[in-house]
Amino acid sequence: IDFKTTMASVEFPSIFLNASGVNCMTVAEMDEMINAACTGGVVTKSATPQQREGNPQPRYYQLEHGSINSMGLPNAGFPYYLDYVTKEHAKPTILSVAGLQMSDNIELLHKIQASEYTGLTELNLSCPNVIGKPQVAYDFEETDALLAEIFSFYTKPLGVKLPPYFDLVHFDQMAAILNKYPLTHINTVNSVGNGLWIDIDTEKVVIKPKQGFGGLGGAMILPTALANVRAFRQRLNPSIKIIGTGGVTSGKDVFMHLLCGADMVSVGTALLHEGVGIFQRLTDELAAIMAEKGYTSIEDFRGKVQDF
Ligand SMILES: O=C(O)c1[nH]c(=O)[nH]c(=O)c1I
Repeated sequence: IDFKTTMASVEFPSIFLNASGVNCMTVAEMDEMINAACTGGVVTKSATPQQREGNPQPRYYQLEHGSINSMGLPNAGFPYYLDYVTKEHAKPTILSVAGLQMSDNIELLHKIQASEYTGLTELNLSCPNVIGKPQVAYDFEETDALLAEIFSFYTKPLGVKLPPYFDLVHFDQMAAILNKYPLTHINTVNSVGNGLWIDIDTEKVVIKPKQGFGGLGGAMILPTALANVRAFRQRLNPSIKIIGTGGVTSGKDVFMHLLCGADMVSVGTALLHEGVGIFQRLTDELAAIMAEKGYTSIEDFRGKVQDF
């Protein structure tokens, strides 16, 4: 089964990527993603202008059906990741960037525009865990203004990382904004912001930052992720591709993301728990489902989820 795919004229040898933040903080982790079987490439940890320690620990906790995190954007700093993606690698890279305010985002994209890097960049508009900073992508006017400013100078391939939306009118409003710009892709969903979990023995929350509030990931967010992939596929120009993220733990989940219209699929929580071997498993499980159904290509069913 041929799982390679092309996005913004970049050929990915597989549809599978890591969710930004997982297995992508260091050169060693990013190399591991690229060298692993059945990966399409690597998405870097979202980079800020300077290196950041992030929030105090514990800041990640595994739940029965997923995860909760309030990492706080720890990263090695923009130069580290720009240096990595500008080097030659066996598979494509996606450079994720996250400014802490609008001027950071503009500054980072000017630097990428002026750099030697010609690959894809992903602007993270949805980090839920920077204390005191709202998610840009929940402010439609700010998102529109930011993209207008960026596309007044930026000419390289650019996508955006979106939070989940939960209101059909919000899908309409956000898609109307995104359709105005020559985006290569959207990556949806980021973690479901500001969940909370409690250890009943200690009667304490399970992560230290933000009084225990953190982004939810893993199996429990799959229905939300599928809805966001489908909603945006229905509304966005076909030229804007979709990386489906959220809740993927099996080939069945990958199949559902693809039915909703995803072009690529990224894995976060399950990758953290299982390691990069997960991509071979997901590939085998997806191939088995396709064989059972008589599909020989993802194009046979991509985006073809049926209404009841
Ligand atoms: O807390 C984080 O570092 C983080 N955590 C997430 O769940 N999503 C994000 O986009 C980020 I930048």
